[in-house]
Amino acid sequence: MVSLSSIQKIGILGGTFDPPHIGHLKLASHFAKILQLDQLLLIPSGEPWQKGADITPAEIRFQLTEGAGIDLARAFLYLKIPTQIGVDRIEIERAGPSYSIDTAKSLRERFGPKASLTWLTGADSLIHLPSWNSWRDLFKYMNFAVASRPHCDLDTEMSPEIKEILKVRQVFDPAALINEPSGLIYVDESLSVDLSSTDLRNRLKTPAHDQIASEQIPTHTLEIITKLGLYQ
Ligand SMILES: Nc1ncnc2c1ncn2[C@@H]1O[C@H](COP(=O)(O)OP(=O)(O)OP(=O)(O)O)[C@@H](O)[C@H]1O
Ligand SMILES: O=C(O)c1ccc[n+]([C@@H]2O[C@H](COP(=O)([O-])O)[C@@H](O)[C@H]2O)c1
Repeated sequence: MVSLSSIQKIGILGGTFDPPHIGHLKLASHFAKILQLDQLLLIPSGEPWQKGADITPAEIRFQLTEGAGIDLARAFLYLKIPTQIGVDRIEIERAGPSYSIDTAKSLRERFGPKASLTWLTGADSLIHLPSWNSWRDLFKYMNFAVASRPHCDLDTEMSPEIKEILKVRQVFDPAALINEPSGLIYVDESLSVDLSSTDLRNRLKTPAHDQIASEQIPTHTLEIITKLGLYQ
């Protein structure tokens, strides 16, 4: 469906996606709806430099993310969310550590100066943002939409640097992001999905792995995990 606004609204969900889970899809659906996104890009990291060495190869994580994209498209259809979904190879094809600043610059070139670009994250990512490469420059290229996450308390875990940046950039109405190409942060407290890739990888190693269901991992992702015998 064509958006009524002439400004293109793009949501970017970057992740290691090792594996993608329903927390990612709920985050994506929530923001696709409230930010009225025209497009949502799922971007698996090529080299997630902060995640240690024991990571599933990028091409496999890409396949798992494509599977999640199929489930997400079905959910959008059911929920009548008109956002287009793309699974993007931009970080897989770029050599070296996956820095979001490089992705942000490329996407700004791709979509032009007027598009509203919003990086979608969980609260843990906002807390760790000061450890990202050139993190302060990210706001020149994108907005941030941050979702709450269990076991992650923004009030107590935020560093003074993040508190400072929120004072300047935080908005309390998501509509502000729809009209602004970059520079704003919206924090949404309504999501509470107690799932993480780490926990699911650990559970997939145990004999109880066959109890993992489509409420935790998207059906098409789970099919690939089973077919390739991943995480055992
Ligand atoms: N349950 C969740 N609720 C809200 N946001 C989430 C949730 N799970 C992941 N995210 C967000 O999705 C993005 C990508 O997450 P990532 O692929 O690292 O998954 P993860 O579950 O955090 O993985 P891991 O357990 O390996 O750290 C991050 O911005 C993260 O904050
Ligand atoms: O740019 C950075 O330095 C940077 C550091 C850590 C994470 N990120 C990005 O943040 C997103 C979520 O990261 P992660 O590690 O929680 O999967 C993913 O797109 C990463 O590439 C980016």
